Amino acid sequence: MAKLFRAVILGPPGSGKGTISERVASSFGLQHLSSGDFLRENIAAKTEAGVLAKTYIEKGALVPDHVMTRLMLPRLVEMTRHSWLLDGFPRTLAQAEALNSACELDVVISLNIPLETLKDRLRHRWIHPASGRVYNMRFNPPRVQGVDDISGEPLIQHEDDKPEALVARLRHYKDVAKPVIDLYRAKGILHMFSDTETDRIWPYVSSLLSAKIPTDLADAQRATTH
Ligand SMILES: Nc1ncnc2c1ncn2[C@@H]1O[C@H](COP(=O)(O)OP(=O)(O)OP(=O)(O)O)[C@@H](O)[C@H]1O
Ligand SMILES: Nc1nc2c(ncn2[C@@H]2O[C@H](COP(=O)(O)OP(=O)(O)O)[C@@H](O)[C@H]2O)c(=O)[nH]1
Repeated sequence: MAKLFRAVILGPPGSGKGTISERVASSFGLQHLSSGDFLRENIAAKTEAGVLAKTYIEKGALVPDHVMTRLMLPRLVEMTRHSWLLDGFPRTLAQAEALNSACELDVVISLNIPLETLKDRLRHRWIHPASGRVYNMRFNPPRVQGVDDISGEPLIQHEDDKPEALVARLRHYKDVAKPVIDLYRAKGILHMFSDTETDRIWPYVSSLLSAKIPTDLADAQRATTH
């Protein structure tokens, strides 16, 4: 069995983690696990972790590290026979250390996007809560404004995507993300991408992964996901 591939994508809110993760999943057959989507699934299912996490998310706070780790690591054990891309986890040094004790990462992609670009993107971000599908009225609008293309259900905007909420979120993100980025840079597996357009970043991410993922593995995974 070819060695499985493990990757993480890091970046501030609005940097394009979800957008790029979807492209990676469909191009390379990696399983995309988004901590935000997984939390929303647990909240909807009223699991113990979901009920607890909800109290923090409603206050716009990060979910405590021990709750996130206890939620995410068992999910990764279930995915142990797949190659995967983690999005939104790890977010803190404690989470990164817990993840590193559980598995060996091959690549960490870090998106470095200017503040004004993030503000503009999030101002126009619309989300279908149940599926986590993400739209943007300028970049990838839904066929019908305010309606999810697949389910026909209404799209929403996150309260904390508003510009006034964003500056505080970004300052907190920078403080919390820096030690995580430094850790993976020290491990020699960090790849930083800076631009204002996802379509200009994507070719570089795609060629990095093409070089890193063994072709037999990528072919096998594409076969299982289509
Ligand atoms: N790894 C994590 N550690 C702690 N809290 C998390 C983590 N991932 C998600 N959360 C919580 O869940 C909420 C929703 O996460 P989600 O990733 O969907 O949106 P976000 O973090 O606001 O950022 P983005 O705009 O980048 O998607 C976060 O605001 C945070 O409270
Ligand atoms: N204008 C523009 N919007 C983008 C670009 N890339 C992503 N977006 C949109 O910007 C918002 C944030 O992207 P998302 O993938 O959700 O970022 P995340 O918060 O890091 O997961 C979404 O509405 C995306 O559709 C881009 O290159 N240009």
